[in-house]
This record gives sequence, structure tokens and C-alpha cells, in this order.
Amino acid sequence: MEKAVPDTTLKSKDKPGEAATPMMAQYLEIKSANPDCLLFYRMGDFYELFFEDAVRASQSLGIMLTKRGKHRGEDIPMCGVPVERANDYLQKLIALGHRVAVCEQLEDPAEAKKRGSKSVVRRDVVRLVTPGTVTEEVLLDPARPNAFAALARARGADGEMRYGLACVDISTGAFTALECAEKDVPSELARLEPREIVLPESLFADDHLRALLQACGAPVTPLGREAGESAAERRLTDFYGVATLDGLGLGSKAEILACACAIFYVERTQKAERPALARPMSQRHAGALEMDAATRANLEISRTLGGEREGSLLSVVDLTATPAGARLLAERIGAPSTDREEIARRHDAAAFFLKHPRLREGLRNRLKRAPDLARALSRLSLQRGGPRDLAAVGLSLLAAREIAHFLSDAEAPAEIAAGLAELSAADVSLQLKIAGSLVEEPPLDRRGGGFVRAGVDAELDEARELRDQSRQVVAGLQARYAEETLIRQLKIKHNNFLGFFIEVPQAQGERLLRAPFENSFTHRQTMADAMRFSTRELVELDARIASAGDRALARELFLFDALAAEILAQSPALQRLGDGFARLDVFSALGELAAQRDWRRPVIDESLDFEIVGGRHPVVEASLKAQGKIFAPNGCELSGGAVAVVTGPNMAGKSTFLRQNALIVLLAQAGSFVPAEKARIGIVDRLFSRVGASDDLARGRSTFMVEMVETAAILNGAGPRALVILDEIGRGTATFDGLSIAWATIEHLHEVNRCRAIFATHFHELTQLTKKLPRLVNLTMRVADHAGEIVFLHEVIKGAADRSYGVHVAELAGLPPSVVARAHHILGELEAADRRAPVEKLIDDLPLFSHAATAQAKAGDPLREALKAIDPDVLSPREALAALYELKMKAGKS
Ligand SMILES: Nc1ncnc2c1ncn2[C@@H]1O[C@H](COP(=O)(O)OP(=O)(O)OP(=O)(O)O)[C@@H](O)[C@H]1O
Repeated sequence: MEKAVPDTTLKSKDKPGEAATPMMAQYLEIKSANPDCLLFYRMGDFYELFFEDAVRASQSLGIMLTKRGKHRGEDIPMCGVPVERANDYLQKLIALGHRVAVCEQLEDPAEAKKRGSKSVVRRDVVRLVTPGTVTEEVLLDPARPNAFAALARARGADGEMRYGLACVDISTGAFTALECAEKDVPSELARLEPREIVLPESLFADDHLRALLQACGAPVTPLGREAGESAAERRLTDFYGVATLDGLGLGSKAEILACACAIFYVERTQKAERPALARPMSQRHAGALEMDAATRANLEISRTLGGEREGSLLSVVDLTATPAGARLLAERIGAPSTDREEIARRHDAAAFFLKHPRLREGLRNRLKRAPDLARALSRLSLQRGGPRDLAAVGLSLLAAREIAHFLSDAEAPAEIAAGLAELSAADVSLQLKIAGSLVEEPPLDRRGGGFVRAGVDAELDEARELRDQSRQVVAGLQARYAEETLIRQLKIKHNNFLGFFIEVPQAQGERLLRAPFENSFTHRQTMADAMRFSTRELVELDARIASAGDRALARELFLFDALAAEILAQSPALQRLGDGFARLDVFSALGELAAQRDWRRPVIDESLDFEIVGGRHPVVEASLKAQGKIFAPNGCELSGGAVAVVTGPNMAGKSTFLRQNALIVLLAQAGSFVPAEKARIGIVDRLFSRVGASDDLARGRSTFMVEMVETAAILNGAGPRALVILDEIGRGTATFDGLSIAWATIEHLHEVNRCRAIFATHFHELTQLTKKLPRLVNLTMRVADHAGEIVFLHEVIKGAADRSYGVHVAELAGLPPSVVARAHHILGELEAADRRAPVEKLIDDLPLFSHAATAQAKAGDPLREALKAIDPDVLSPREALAALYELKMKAGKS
């Protein structure tokens, strides 16, 4: 990402301050405390960057690199960004994975001067801006959480190493924690999709772990020793102001360490400000369907394999009306429930909104007008909020009341009633106060003032009146001076340097330097075509206006803080209100989805069945529809742990069929209706989805080795409640290797895992396995052959494909006719040879995958076990001899 840059970093022998100007000494000291960040060093209206930071930032931002003074005899590279536009630049830098330390001036330059003419303005870093901790609206994607994850490691009660994973979204205050084994860390991270991962230095030093984390795609940052274990508990109790950790409900040491590490990072990045973080919620018993990182990627849930949101499952099923609703829906689809009752309650809620279109529409229209409460609250708690955030709270309270009233007569099911109860608790007096205090359309930034309504505060009104009256006086003065001097073009203007001044064209200006004007008009500046003057009256007026303006602004900022404090005192209730909005949004959006697309309510039970009638792939269907084409629905029956082997030509729709069944499970258990005429699903607790290596290779993502590692994870991990989708596993190697692996995999799924599975393959030989495996079914894609013209009907039927049509697809793809003809010929020869020595015969000859052998493999070899149990360091010579005899005896038996 970064190009090589000249080595202008601080050398260790560069003691801060050595042979540097006082300002550079200050810079070097602050920079050495923040070596891993680009330092935005405030100088007046600019943030300046120096040395290597300047080189990197100028490259990343495409801004000019200049120089300022010398350090150790060399020019100091410098670039700068205007404070007003800092957010735009920050956005770019964050997107590129940079971290930025924002260093502000902490006093007025005039104050510094009082300490002596050489003193430097006091400065310090007030905040670190990093990808996982931003809160500003322009830096955030409204529909996605913006979280960072903190990882820690501790030995569990059973002596095994366990990992704690804490996830904090400062922009909404959400905080969750969980404990897992190392092997599950990547899948949990894939679910959480953090923008950044932090961990103690000791873990960062573990090469294996670091590689595992870096594969997740988010930047990984080690934290200093202070983030370590020693102060973990105190850090948490201090942050939440509680005496002990008991009330926080964090179960394990690993979770506690991870949460403490997260708090450390929050404090480190936010400095003096304290965000309103919810208490960490342990997800131990959350009961979510497990999916590993490869499955998530493969099912293209939140992003396509190419990394785009467009074309992902979420992009076609997200009809939510608010950003908070979009975030909650993404969370639910990313972690569907395995609790039958909870799923049923969610379906009840979606069904209610499907049945009542008027209520659904009315609610959605009102939600669309409600602002993003969680993010506004978070900015206010970090002192980063503006007048619009105050207004957002007021509008949210108003919307809550309106919605509660609108739905008050409806006989809503439990989940909706719970959301409504949160909304009806909205504080009317706070809402009225906010609405009464702010102007109709308040500005984004509070620093310019102008957001408090007239009539709210007598002191503010008075200061404003003085300021505004004086402005009228300025207008009067301008008219008078113009008349007195007979200069029609005379104007009174204002800038930060001169304050108010009189400007006249150059030619006329000369006159003001002479009698009778030279005593009353004082010359200030000569420009290319104008001259500037002031008068005593104007200077006095300037001071009066400035002080009235300052007083008005100070008073407004005071009122802002008072209102913000009043709001923050209610933040737990307001956060619940935000949750209520998000839940109602998700339910009504799911109702809308079911209505728009004719989706049906699935039946979820405790069986091991799987029965889909007329199922569709939501994304492929949507894209076909956009082209005016129709999706051919397909059913799927895997009840009682059946394994379906799907054969059929390329491009006939196998992959689509496989994935649509996985997506239907995912949607159903997330609480949505599904794209099918009918669906009955015995709860799935783990979902696996894999594509053979060569498909992925095209995208440069995978190798055969990765495919095998992933297949191993499935065969070792899938229990009876799992659903396994395997798309052409084994095709990334030589035919016989691939066939053998595919064959053994199917047998293992059927005999050992005994889970529901769909296996698409090009190895037609495998369809013969039904002879031996009773729960195996063969499915194929129907192909119509109209007088030599082959048409793929995309219809899944029982049976095996009689041929693969690969050569036909090659012809469609435009291979030269001579190559196609030659391929037909070779195919004929090969098929004839195969008839002489068919692989199918092997199916009859080879014994079935032995369950007993698996059991033995799992139990291990007794000789090896006995050997492992011996500790030679503690054996006497006699005991050693006895052990040797025993081993010999065991060897004789096995
Ligand atoms: N049920 C369906 N109804 C209509 N069109 C479909 C259906 N399923 C798939 N298609 C169309 O066929 C195209 C190919 O589908 P898919 O990628 O699933 O085929 P495949 O058999 O897995 O091919 P390959 O073996 O080459 O990967 C899709 O992009 C889609 O346009």
C-alpha cells in the first residue's frame, strides 16, 4: 500500500529537543510518544505534518510536500491540511488504514507569549483517530457497524488456552465479549467484521496468531505493556464505576482480559473523553448459528467475493428505513439464532407487518424521518457532538412518541410490543426542551454559534442584540464616509487580521492620505488595486462588536453543554429507545420484503429434517429479474440427514441451487420469511459452505491445499445438526486424486458426520454410491436437447446426469469450431475406454468407509498411548524395564 519513503524517521540518538528550535523540540517529543500514528500538529488554521509523516501523508492524500527549516542539517519535509477540511483528509487516511494522532493547541498564543517571547504554545494529542474508533458522520458508513476487536488469551479452567474477544463500536456504544478456542478466532472475527484488531504485545509476537489475524483483512495493532493483565480488573471496575466485576456478567478470565484491553484502547484513543459504552454483553449463551470465515465469504452475506456490497445477500434483503435498523439486520443475518422460540417470535413480528400493510407503511414512513440516535448520542458523550446531534435526540423522542401512538391500538405480537414499550417511555419534557431551544435548521458545527432560538435565554438575546445593532451602525458609517469623502465605491469590510476596515480603490485612496482626511483616516494597507484605512470610530466599534459576538457565542456554547449534559444523563434510556427503533425497523422491513417478493414463513422445528418446496436464490433471482428473466424455483429434500449428490453440466445452475438452500436456512433462522413456496427446517446449528479450489483460483484466492484444509475442518466439525454445502470439492487436483477424495468425503459425511449435506460434483461415477449409502440421493440439472440444440432448464430433478456437456459449454463460449470438433472426437474415445474399465465397478468392489476404523483412529493406537504416558525422567531402572516389557506385550496384541 505504502510506497518506500525516504528515511526521515527519528533516530534513537535524536533526543527530543536536540539542536532543534523550541517548536521542533515540542513536535519531536509529542511524535516520539505516538510513533505508530501520523501526527496532525496544529498550527493556527492548519494541521501540519513533518518528516516521514509528511511524505506518507502527501503521497496518500495527493497534496503538496514542502519544507520548513532544517533539522540536523537537513530540510524538514512538511505538508499541511486546513483544519476546516480535516475530516475529509482524515477519511482518506483512515480508509487507507492509517492511524492519526490529532495534536491541538491547548492555549492561546497570547498566553504563551506571556511566559516569554520564545515560549511555544502548549500542545498535546487530544485524540487518536483510527479506523475502528471514529465517530464523525462523514467518517462512518451509516449502514454498517464500525467496531474494533480486542483479543486476549488466558488459560481456562480445564488448563487449555482460551481466547477472549471483545468488540466495541464507539459510534453506537455497543460492547460485546465472548470466549473461544484459537481455531474459532477467525470465524468469530469474520462474523464481527471489525475495522481494526488490537491485542497485547505478547500476543502480537506470536507469529502463528498474527498471521491468522492478518488474514482477516483488518489492520492489527499491538498495544504496549500497560494494556497487560495486571490492571485488567481495575481498569474495568474504574471505567464502569463499580466495586467488583461480578455485576458485569463476564464469565471467564479471557473475556475479562479482552474487555480490559478494549477499554484500554478506548481510553488511549479518546484521551480525556469518555464514550457512553454499554456494559459488555457476554455472548456465551447467545445461541447463534455458527459459520466460519470461509462459509461467510462463500455465501457472500455482507460482501461479494470481489469485496463489493452490491450483489451481496444483504444488498438485496435490506429494506430497512434507518441506519440503525440496517446495522441490526446485518447483525442478525450474520449470526442467525438457533433458539426455536426466539425465531418463532421474530417470524410472528414479520408476519404481523406482512398482514397489516397500512401499519407497515405508516411505521416505515415515520422511521425514515427519525435520525440516527445511537451515533448522535455517542458523539455528544465524546464532546464531539454538534447542534444537529442535539436536534437528532429531540427528533428521535418526537418520532418515538408518534410511532408509539400510531401503533397503540394494534394487537402486536410480543417482540413488537417490547419495542413499542421502549418507545412509549420517551421523555416528553426533554423533547419539548430541545425543540424549544434550537432553531429550525441548526448548523452542524457548534463553534460558529447561531443554533439557540431567540427568546430562550435573556443573556444570549442581549449580547446578540448588541452585536446586531453594531452591525447596523457599521452600515450607517459606510454611508456617511462615502458621502463625506465623495468616494462612491467606499466599502467597510472585515477580515480576521485587520478586523473592520475601510476599502477604497487605489486612485481615490491617495486623496485620503491628504488634508482634510489625513487626520481621521489612518492608512493600514495598500493592495494591488485598493487601499485600506481605519478610523477611531471603526476601531471602537470593532471592539464592541467582537466582544458582544464573543459573549453571545460563549453563552451559546454554555447552553449547548447544559443541554448535552441533560441528554447524557438519560443515555441508558435513550440507548434503549434507539434499540426499539432498530427492532421495529427490522421487523417492518422483513414484512415489506415478504410482501414485495412473495416470501413465505418457514416452519422451524427441532427435527433433523430439511424440506424446501419451490426455493429460489434471492440474489440471482433479483439480478435475473432486473434483466427481465425468470428464475426457475427448485425444491430440496434432505430430511433425516440425507446427502444429495448433484451432477450436471457447467452453467446449469448447480452452484446457485447449493447456495440458495444455505441462504434459506440463514434467512429463516435470522427471523425472515424465505424465498420458497414452503420450507420446513430442523434447526441448523452450523453451516458450512465450500467451493472447490479451481473456482476460487480464478480469483487468486485459494489453492488446493486450502480447499483440503477447509474440507478437513468440515469433516472434523460437522455434527448431526449441521448443513454442509460442498461445491466441486476435489476438482483442483488430478482426476483420480480428486475422485478419491470426493468419494471418501461423501462416505464420511454419510457415515460419520450423518448431517444434511449437498455435494455438487463433476465426477459422475459418484452417483453410483447410492447403491451402498441408503440416505444418499442423486440430483441432476434438467437439460433439454431439441434436435441437437441444448438448453439448460435450471431445473433440479432426481437422477444422475448422463453426460457433462462440458464440450457444449466450450462451444457456447466461442472456442474455435476445429477445437470443439477435436474435443468431441477425444471425448468419444475416452468414453469408450471408460466403458471397458468403468470406475463404477470399484464401487461394488471397495468396502465402505469403515466407521469402526474411524472410531479407532479417534481413540488412537494403544501402544502409542502407553508410550505417551511414560515419563522417563521419573522412572527407576527397574520401573523402566517393567514398562518396556509391558510395551512389548501391547505390541504383540496390536
Ligand atoms: N434456477 C435458476 N433459474 C434461472 N437461471 C438460473 C438458475 N440457476 C442458475 N441460473 C443461471 O445460470 C447461471 C449459472 O449458474 P451456476 O453458476 O449456478 O451454474 P453451475 O452449474 O454451478 O456452473 P459451474 O459448474 O460452471 O460453476 C447463473 O448465473 C444464472 O444466471
